[in-house]
Amino acid sequence: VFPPELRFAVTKHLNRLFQLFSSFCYFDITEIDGVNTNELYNSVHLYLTSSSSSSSVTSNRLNLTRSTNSSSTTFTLSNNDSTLDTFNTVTVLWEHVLTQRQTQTFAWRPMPEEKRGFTLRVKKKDKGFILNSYLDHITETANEIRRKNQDRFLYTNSKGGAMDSRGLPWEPVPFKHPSTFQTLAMDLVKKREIMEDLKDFVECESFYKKTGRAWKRGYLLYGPPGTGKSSMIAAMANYLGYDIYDLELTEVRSNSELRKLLMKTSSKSIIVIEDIDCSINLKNRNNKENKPGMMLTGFGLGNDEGSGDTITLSGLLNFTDGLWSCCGSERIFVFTTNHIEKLDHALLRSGRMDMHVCMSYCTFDSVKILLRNYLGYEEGDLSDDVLKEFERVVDKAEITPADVSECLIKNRRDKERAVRELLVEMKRRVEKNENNGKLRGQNGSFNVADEEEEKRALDSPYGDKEEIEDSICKNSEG
Ligand SMILES: Nc1ncnc2c1ncn2[C@@H]1O[C@H](COP(=O)(O)OP(=O)(O)OP(=O)(O)O)[C@@H](O)[C@H]1O
Repeated sequence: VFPPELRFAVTKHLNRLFQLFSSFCYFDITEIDGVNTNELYNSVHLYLTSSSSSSSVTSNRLNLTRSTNSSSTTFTLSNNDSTLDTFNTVTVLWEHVLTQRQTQTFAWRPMPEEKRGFTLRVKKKDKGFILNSYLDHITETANEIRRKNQDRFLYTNSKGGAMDSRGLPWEPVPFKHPSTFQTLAMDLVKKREIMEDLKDFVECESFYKKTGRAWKRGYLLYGPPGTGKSSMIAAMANYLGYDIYDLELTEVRSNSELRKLLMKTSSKSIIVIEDIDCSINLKNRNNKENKPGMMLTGFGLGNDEGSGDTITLSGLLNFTDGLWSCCGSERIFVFTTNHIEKLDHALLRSGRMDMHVCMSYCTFDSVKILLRNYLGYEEGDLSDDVLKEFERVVDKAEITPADVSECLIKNRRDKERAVRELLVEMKRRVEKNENNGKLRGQNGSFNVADEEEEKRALDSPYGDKEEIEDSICKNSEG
């Protein structure tokens, strides 16, 4: 029975009275600001859907959505529901407000219109802090989520540094590698260490600024072929949501070309040089064959750094560590090698390669991960006896995750058979490794080349038993 004008006046005054005594203040962030979309509304929306804030949700009702081809579920606040969020010990309340109103349009009848917005409730004493830092934090987090949801690319440098139509020396392809840290088979402690290191790196921009260091990090992945070095790079990129630049050094003719390539990479990316020991000769800078600025390249022997048609070790070091490495930021360099002993110390010193990660043969942890990946076996699905058997033989078998994967893929339709065959294969390798050890014990003098050849033969899951044993005998006779 109250006329609307009176109702409006009463609520207005009551509100004022309430605000006078309240210790809170409120901010409305509407979806549409006049005729423009309010970017802050979208950012808040994304921020509140991020999984990091899901744990603090207090409301009983949420809207859950998952889009086609997506593996992640997002939640949004239901209409007129609220949630608490804490930032630097300050707790705020977000309410998703949806109002219906009648608007006059040119249509023959007024159309109902939904007006959406968020209301932020903050303690008056925290108002300054929230306006200064919290809203920036929300925008940054939302940008991060947008970036992670975007398609990512794997770039490779074009032959001879040729530019594409966009004037870039990198050729992009969509990056779809499914490897993640969850599927990566390796020692669990080591894996956690790497994940924490990466997380620490992306979250510590201020630390790098404060200490005057370029915001970049170097990882050297080394180990035998098939132990997951490439899979690790893909997992890193998927974990951080970074693009990958796969630098093919043999296609680069000079240090200046290398520099140009670096300048054309974007921030938040992983720059990879695979098999660094094979790409160019990076042995000791001081030995006679490789005087400073004098390096063998894929194209011949270069004689000095500025000569134009060589890349040198110092060129590469400048690439990762010099002034040029700081154009752009938040970059990760990853070098991989199967032969760490072939690398120059200059490349290994800390600051360049901050973390040396040994990707080794399968451990018990790795086998369990691979059994889960390929056969869906969770902890407890396999009998204790089988697990004990794996634990007993896995280290001595010296089998790579790639070989285990191969064995499991082959028999994945018959899980029990897959497990059986994997155990047989491991035992076969243990036996061979032990025989090999005995022979070496008797004879005591394999040269390195013979040893490598013999190891390759032993590592092959399809190797001919007699042929291998023959070769071992010949070696020992020799
Ligand atoms: N640690 C691992 N975890 C899960 N899968 C692995 C792992 N290592 C190898 N694989 C499997 O073996 C295949 C080859 O591995 P990957 O290319 O990552 O090895 P690599 O060490 O980079 O080998 P290379 O030195 O020859 O380049 C992968 O496609 C993957 O399926």
